[in-house]
Amino acid sequence: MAARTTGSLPVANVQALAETCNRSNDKIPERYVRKEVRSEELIAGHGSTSAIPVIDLNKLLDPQSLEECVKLASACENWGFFQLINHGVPDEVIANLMNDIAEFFEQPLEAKKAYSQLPNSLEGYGQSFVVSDNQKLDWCDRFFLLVRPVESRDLRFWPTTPASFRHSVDVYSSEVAKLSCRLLEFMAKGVGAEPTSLLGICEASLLHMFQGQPQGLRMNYYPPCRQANKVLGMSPHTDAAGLTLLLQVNDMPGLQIRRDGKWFTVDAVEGAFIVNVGDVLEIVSNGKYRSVEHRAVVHPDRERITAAVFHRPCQDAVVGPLPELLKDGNRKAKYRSVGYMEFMRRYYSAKLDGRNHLESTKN
Ligand SMILES: O=C(O)CCC(=O)C(=O)O
Ligand SMILES: [Fe+2]
Repeated sequence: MAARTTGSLPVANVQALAETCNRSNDKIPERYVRKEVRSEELIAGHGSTSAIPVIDLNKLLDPQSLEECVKLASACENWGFFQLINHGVPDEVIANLMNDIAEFFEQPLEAKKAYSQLPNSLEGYGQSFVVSDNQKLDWCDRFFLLVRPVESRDLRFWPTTPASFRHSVDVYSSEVAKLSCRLLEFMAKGVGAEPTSLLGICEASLLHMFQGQPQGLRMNYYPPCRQANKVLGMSPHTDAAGLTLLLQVNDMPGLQIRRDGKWFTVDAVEGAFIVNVGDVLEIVSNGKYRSVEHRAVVHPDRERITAAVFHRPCQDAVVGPLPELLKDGNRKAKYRSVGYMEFMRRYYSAKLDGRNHLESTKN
């Protein structure tokens, strides 16, 4: 059995496979068939709205009120997810990014292959997390780029068609970096349980961890599947990074989060970002904020495109509970501190064995 710890084993292009299967009514290859999709319980999958908490950045920025900050902390604590409105990223910046991503995926396979992942690299067009030859596969193609810091960009993977792609990603990435910095500031404040403790928490350490804003962009393309209830667009996972901001490029729902053992369909307000706490933030907040398992399902006859921006700590950061949270002697560190590189090594090795790596860092 071939296996690797970084990068991904090469597998079929799902967009091309979907075209064949959908046109000819061919059976879906066994590696994509997921029995659990139909057997697991789903909440609000019948057209009713199931909104995750809505956080309004305008209200968050109001110095007169702590209410939204408390709401934000509660969303991170109880849901691990929220949607962000009035986020201040100009509509045009989002529209340009969406159009260019959609146009990229619309190109013929050969054109996209010019940006294919290389062995042992996560960047480029292809798949993520295929680590063994007998693993079940996701009904999705992915395109991943390191976008920040700017020096980390490998332009070999940055498309020149559509012509505005690089510029759109650059502008979007800097807007989202600013936004995530603001959110991290409020999340640091909200990490104390009582509103009175908000002012006592040192926010500098959390921001410091993310200084330089290492940022990755994953564009996900989910082709339609006639037998949508047999496949999964993205397998259940938690995000390793600190903070993720997701855009549903063509406003198609499909994201589901695990809540009380059931899958819960996320229905986002148009134009909102779906934001979630990643593993690093769960650890840094000493388990107060939760990195929640999520997955993506596909539609029988409509494609779905999403763009996720991941903010991760700097390479030399130590991932562990913030010392400020352990100051009063009663609070114990729930997780062991490890260097970020070691943290990622454990993340991939746990994926390889189907384990939850957060469990293995718990004290
Ligand atoms: O496309 C989605 O709805 C989810 C994407 C996601 O969870 C990810 O890229 O980590
Ligand atoms: Fe995710």
